[in-house]
Amino acid sequence: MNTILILENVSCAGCVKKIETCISKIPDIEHAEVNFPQRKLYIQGSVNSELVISELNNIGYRARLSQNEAEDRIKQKASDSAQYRQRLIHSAVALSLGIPMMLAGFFMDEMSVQTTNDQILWGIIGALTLAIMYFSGRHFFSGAITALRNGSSTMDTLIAIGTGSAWLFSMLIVLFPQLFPESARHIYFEATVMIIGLVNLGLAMELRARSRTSDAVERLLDLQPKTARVIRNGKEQDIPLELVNIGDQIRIRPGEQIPVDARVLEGQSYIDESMLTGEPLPVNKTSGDTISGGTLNKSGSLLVVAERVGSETALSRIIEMIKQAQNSKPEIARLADKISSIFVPVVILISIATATLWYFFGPEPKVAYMLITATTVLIIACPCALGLATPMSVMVGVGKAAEHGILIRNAQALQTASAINTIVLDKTGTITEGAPTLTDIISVHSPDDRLLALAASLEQLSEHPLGEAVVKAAQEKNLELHSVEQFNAITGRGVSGKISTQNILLGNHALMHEQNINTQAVSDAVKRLTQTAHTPIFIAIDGQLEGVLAVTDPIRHDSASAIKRLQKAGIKVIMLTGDNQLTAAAIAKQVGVDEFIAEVMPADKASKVKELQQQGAIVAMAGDGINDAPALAQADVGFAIGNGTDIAIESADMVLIRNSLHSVADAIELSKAALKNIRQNLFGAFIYNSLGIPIAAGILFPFTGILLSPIIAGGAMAFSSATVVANANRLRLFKPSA
Ligand SMILES: Nc1ncnc2c1ncn2[C@@H]1O[C@H](COP(=O)(O)OP(=O)(O)OP(=O)(O)O)[C@@H](O)[C@H]1O
Ligand SMILES: [Cu+]
Ligand SMILES: [Mg+2]
Repeated sequence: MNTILILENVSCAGCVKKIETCISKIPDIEHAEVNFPQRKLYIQGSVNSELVISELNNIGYRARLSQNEAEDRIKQKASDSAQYRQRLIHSAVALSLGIPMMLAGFFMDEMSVQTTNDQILWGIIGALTLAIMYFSGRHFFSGAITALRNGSSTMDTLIAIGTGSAWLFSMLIVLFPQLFPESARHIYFEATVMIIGLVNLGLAMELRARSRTSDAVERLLDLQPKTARVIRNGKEQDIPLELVNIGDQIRIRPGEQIPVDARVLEGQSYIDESMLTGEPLPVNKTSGDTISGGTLNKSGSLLVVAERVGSETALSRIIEMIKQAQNSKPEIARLADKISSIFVPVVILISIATATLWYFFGPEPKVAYMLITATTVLIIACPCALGLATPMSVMVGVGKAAEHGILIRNAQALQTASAINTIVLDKTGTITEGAPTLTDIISVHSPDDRLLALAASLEQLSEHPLGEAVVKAAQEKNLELHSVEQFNAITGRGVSGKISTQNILLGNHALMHEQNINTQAVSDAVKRLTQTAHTPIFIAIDGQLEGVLAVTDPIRHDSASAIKRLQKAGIKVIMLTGDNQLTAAAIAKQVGVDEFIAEVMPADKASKVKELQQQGAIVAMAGDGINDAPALAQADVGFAIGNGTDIAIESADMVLIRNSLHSVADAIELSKAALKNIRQNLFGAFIYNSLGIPIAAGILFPFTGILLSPIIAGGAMAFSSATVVANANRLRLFKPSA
């Protein structure tokens, strides 16, 4: 069970850790995670949401339950744009007083209080500043007070202390100038309003940029039409999508979006599936084919029957998966969260230490220097950029991946995929198309057709793709199949069974060898076939070899080029297959893998992956997900090459909707780009704070006389968050290399 709460007043990344810790302590809650960019709290476990909300209230946050997705989105949008406008107005008002004051400071020689006239003038300006602090900066102060009541501190605390102390100090000078030496009577009202103005401007810019990042999910949500034309009681009528049931017959006209997952009953048309698969070419669909909700009917008119509706459709599940991934955090984010959570109290201590140092070692006027440095430290140390760095890139990266038909299950997969150095590829269905066909029948005694009929009789009970190829060939020849008794599937070997009185054995060379069946008679033919990438299926009746069927599975046309791309990225490519050595070698050579391992039993695929991991490799595994599940799960990153839009592949970390190995290369490239983006963001944010603090504290002053002004610190903080968001948005320009 997942519960989503919308957080109404988280202002700062420092809050994230605090909320998560507080909520995780509630019994029965398995996991709580805050998505800072989305301002949402995701909770797993059985949740009493009222309890959670009241706990949140206790630590100073307002929250409400998210109920209806569409409504939430509209509300969120409205509140975001209202907040954006408000922040802009706050900023404009503060800057319109702050900028003239700052300019005046440049051009007039001294903004200080020496005469009674000065006192009156600055008194008025001080009152005006207070009014602006109330109008534009009230939210910082109320946030700081709430935090204080809970014995904690946030970004608001830093801004409130910084701007508040600048104002108080200036007001003291205005009221009692005689308390201060003449040189120390400088006024800092302009710093107060400028900081409030700039921070508000930064928040506004961040809101703007943030609203652009959730595009991917919205784009997919918009693919769902609102209504469907259903045929009920012989009449066609448009009904709301939510009322469509499984089994309903639906008419789809040219140019329409498909409403639900369905099977075609009548008609023929080309369907554009690019929105789900990233595959640009429209696909031909006729009766019996399945189509997915959200795809676009290009040309013909179709009559279809609904097979999956509501949250069960491929589209809904894709959306759900993207959302979950966007809300998850990679390992790399944990450190940043931890740092931001202890940052604020540490910064306050640094600021006090700075003031103390200036008091003992600084030049006159000591009070003025103490105030500037302590305030600047408080403002510049705000960790807001740090907390945004990872979640922003994850959101954009996961969304971008979806556009290319790559569904990422969680953000950690993104991080791991960027670091893999070995990839294991399954052969059948991954490098090859997974649709084998029968090409040759080599018979020792009986007629070919009799052999094929016997083989197909057994294989129709098997689920193996090789078996399907045999059955299909028999059907094409309209052969009559026999009933089979004592059917037995021998994993990684073949099948056996009894037809009337004959014991039939069907399978690979290993199986024949184990049963002491001599295959000498066909060995030349088998050699020729395997060297040309055919898989031989031996058939024996009552312990005697009867012949061989040869099956071949075409290599996907783009497998070789995709493998080259992976190798170019420095990744070792290993093919893993249950097929025999010679066939595997022929295919390995054609596609150019670095290494191949043949005759691996299905159950051993996972331990092969483990072996590679023990040798120190970071291993990805790509498979079609049917019998590769344990290996996919064992790998550091499992790629399931989905079949069309079937994404019911639980063991994979990434599901590739497009049927191409290029998707694997795309996914790895994107992961690298995303991780690079995260690192840039983290580096930027860390550097900004860690260089900013000593400079603000005045470390350069003894040598160069340089001291940061608190106004610059305010501007830098505002723009650092905005830069992080803008940099994350750059990921939207990502294009795979081929
Ligand atoms: N139903 C079957 N009919 C005939 N041969 C079979 C059957 N099942 C398995 N075999 C034989 O056993 C071998 C190993 O099967 P397995 O399913 O492990 O691998 P595979 O599907 O051939 O290859 P991959 O590992 O790439 O999927 C097959 O290559 C085939 O020779
Ligand atoms: Cu901040
Ligand atoms: Mg297989």
